[in-house]
Amino acid sequence: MTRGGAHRVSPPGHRRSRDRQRGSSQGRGSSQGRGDSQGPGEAGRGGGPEDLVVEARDLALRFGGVTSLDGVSLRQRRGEILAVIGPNGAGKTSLFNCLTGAYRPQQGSVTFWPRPGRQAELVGRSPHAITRLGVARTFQNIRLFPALSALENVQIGTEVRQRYGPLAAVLGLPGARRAERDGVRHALELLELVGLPHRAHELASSLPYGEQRRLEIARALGTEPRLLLLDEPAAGTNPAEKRDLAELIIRIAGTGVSVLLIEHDMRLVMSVATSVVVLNFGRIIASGTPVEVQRDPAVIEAYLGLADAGAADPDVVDPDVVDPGAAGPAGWKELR
Ligand SMILES: Nc1ncnc2c1ncn2[C@@H]1O[C@H](COP(=O)(O)OP(=O)(O)OP(=O)(O)O)[C@@H](O)[C@H]1O
Repeated sequence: MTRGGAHRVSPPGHRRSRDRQRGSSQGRGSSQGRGDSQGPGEAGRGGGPEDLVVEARDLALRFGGVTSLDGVSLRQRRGEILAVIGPNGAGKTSLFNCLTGAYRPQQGSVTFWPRPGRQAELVGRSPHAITRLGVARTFQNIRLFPALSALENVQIGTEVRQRYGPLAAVLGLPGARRAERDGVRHALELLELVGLPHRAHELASSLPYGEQRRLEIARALGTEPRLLLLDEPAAGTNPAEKRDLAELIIRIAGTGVSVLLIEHDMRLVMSVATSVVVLNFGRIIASGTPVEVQRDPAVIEAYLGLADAGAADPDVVDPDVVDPGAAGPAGWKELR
C-alpha cells in the first residue's frame, strides 16, 4: 500500500483469468509519447507496455476556484477491474469525464491502447471519437431512450461500428442490409450477456430499474469497447440486482474488456475489483488491492470518516468480504 498512487499492486488471488493476475500499477511515469503512433506494445495483448490499456498522467481539472482533479495518474491493464472510490465530490466523475472527452483537463494526458500496435492520446478528442477508439461508458443517471425497445437501445450502441452510410441504409443496399442483420444479432447476444434476452422487444422505460442499468451496460458494450467505464452502476438497485451486477462485471472483464468502476457500494467494489484507487479532494490518496485499501488508515479516515478500521461499517471493511487467498471468486460468494 502506498500513498499518492505511486506503486505497483497485485490483484487478489481470486481472479482466475491470466490477464487479471497481473495486477495494476498506479501513478507511475511513462516514456510513451503523445498522439497516435505504432506503440511498443505491438506484441502485447493489451496493446500497451505491460499489457496496459490506458494510462492517465498528472491530470488536473479546475472549474474557477474549484479543483476537481489535482495531479491524478493511473494505469490499467487489459481485463482488469479497477475501482475508483472516494467521498462525494472527490472527483470520480470528473475523472471519467476527462477520460471520455466530456471535459478537457487543463493539464495532463491520457494514453489509450485500443489494440496491439496502436496508441492514441485521448485528451482533446471528442466523446464520439473516443467511443469509436474503444472507450465506452455508462452514466450515474440512466440515459436510455425510453420510447425505444431494449433491442433498439443496444442497436444504437452497435451502430458506432457500422461502416455503411445513411444513403446505403435508405436505399437498402445489400451491404447495409447485411450489416443491419449483424447489428441485430450482436445486440441480441449482448442482451443475452446481460441477462435480458426476454426483454428485447419491451420498451426500455418499462424495465425494472436494475434491468435498465444492465441494458445501459449492454448498449455500451455494443460499441465494442476495450475499456468500459461504469459510473455507479449499482445506484438504486436492490441486493439481488447488485449480486447480478457483480457477476456481470466479472463476466465482462473475463472477456478481456477492462472495467473502470465508480461505485459507492463497498461490498460490491470489494467483491469485484482487482485493484482500487481512492480519490479525495481531487487527489489519489491511496491505491492497492481491495484488502490493502480497506485496511488503510488514511482511507478509513478520509473516505469513511472513521477513526480505526475496527469501528468501520462491516459492509465496507469486512475483511471476510474479499479473501485474496481463495482460488475462486470468494468476494463474489460473500455477496450471496
Ligand atoms: N461542470 C462543473 N462545473 C463546476 N464544478 C464542477 C463541475 N463538474 C464537477 N465539478 C466540481 O468538481 C468536484 C468533483 O465533482 P465530481 O462530480 O467529479 O465528484 P464525484 O467524486 O464524482 O462525486 P459524487 O460521488 O457525488 O458523484 C466537485 O466539487 C464538483 O462540484
